[in-house]
Amino acid sequence: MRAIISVYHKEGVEELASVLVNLGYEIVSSGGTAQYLRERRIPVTEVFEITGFPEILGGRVKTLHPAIHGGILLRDWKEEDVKEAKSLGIKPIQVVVVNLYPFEEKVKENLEEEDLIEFIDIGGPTLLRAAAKNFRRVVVVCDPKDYSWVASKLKEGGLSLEDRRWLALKAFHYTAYYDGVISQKLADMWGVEEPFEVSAFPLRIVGRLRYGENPHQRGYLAENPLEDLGIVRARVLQGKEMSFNNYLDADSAFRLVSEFTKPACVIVKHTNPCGVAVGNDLISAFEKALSTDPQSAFGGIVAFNDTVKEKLAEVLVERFFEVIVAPEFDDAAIRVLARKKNLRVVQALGFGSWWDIKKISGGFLLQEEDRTDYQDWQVVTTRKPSYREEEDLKFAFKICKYIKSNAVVIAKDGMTLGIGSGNVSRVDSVRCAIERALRYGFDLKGAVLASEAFLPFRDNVDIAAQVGIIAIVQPGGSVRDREVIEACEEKGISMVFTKTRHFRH
Ligand SMILES: NC(=O)c1ncn([C@@H]2O[C@H](COP(=O)(O)O)[C@@H](O)[C@H]2O)c1NC=O
Repeated sequence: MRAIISVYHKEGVEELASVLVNLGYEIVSSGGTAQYLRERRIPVTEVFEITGFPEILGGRVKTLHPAIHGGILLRDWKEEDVKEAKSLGIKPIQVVVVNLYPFEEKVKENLEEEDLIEFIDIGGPTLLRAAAKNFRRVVVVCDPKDYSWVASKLKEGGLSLEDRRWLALKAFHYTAYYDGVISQKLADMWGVEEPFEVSAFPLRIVGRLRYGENPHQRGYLAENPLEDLGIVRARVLQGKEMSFNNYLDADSAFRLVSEFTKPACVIVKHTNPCGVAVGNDLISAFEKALSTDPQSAFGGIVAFNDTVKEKLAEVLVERFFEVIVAPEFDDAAIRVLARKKNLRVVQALGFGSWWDIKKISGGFLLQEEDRTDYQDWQVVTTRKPSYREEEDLKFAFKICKYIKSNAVVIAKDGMTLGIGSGNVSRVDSVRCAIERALRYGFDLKGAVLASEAFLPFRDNVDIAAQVGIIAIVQPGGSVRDREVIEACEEKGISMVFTKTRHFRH
């Protein structure tokens, strides 16, 4: 009986190897693995002793030989295969243990192309795929985490067909993932943005969540190995385990808050912001954001774009929130937040840019992320917005990008006064935003309004005018733009067209 062992990460392989030796297997290994095993007094045959061929091209070709692959792929239940192998002196291999060159780890080291390419393993995936293909006869081990149970089963008399299938599946997943990382990294490096007809998008499952969006749904957390930032890699400094919905909301909140340069706070419920503000410091930004809609903010996710310090932490622990996200928390703030042991405190880094992938039945929709604020900023009315109004218009329009359509934001002095989200009619979102603002006693005279998509009718302007809105920003582009602009002229409202729409479904 033969086992081939060719591993990059060698730790722990000696235990599996010695079990194999005790069971009467001949261990066949590539150079480095053979040396490692010999140093641990495990008898080993080098690949070249079987192939009669040395490792060549600096290790680019080690195990790629018919004596190895014939030994793995041979179907011993087929007479022709057995005869053919015998006539060529090929001995069957029953166990294949491989782990691959660490391409993914090396990606993080920012190597030059020439050096990185050398970490593309060719012989290893070939061994794994051959062994996985011949799962009926061959045991394939691609992950050191499996050494121990495989060794136990071998000692107990061998692995079942079910075990071999599971290991084969794992090997195919690992090699596919490995190639996915290579192809995405090379696409990045070479600036190829247009997807091919087939995709090899790699996902690394890094955690099982308590459940998905609801307790009856399974849920997992998965990283994109080609990104090194993002909420998926955030550090949970304290609190209950992050849930599926916490990740979604924290992502939405932290993405939006990261868009601001001034100290900012965003409070999110079910991915929609329910209060956003910028201020001279984070405390004032928080207080302003909270006052937009304190009722909805209860149990919300709060994000900041700067270090959370003790005084802010004292204010935060006064209320019930699910998650606090920020790029940094100082030690004193951490001590204060620790008083609320369930509160999740999450330190998040920035964001990279990747495809936005949405699931639809039977497939997916892929799009670039919405990273543009506006392409144009054109005042289309006689009345021009003042500097303060223009700042508020930009602030409100930015927020629209993160609100489920139809999105309407009413803002003044760097804070949201009313937000209308997720309504199926735009005018309902306008009404919601106004109704919420009035409910909390805001005077909307001199406030501005932003709409993420064009205003299709003048009714939106008429309603806004009734409460004293002074300026409106929207993409424009409706067949009734003229009518809408005329309504603004009539009411003395400034209107800005951005030519950029921010639908969010
Ligand atoms: N070229 C080959 O024929 C080949 N065969 C196996 N390998 C890899 O070489 C590594 C082990 O090499 P060594 O035993 O020399 O340290 C393993 O990660 C294995 O996946 C190869 N290396 C790269 O392709």
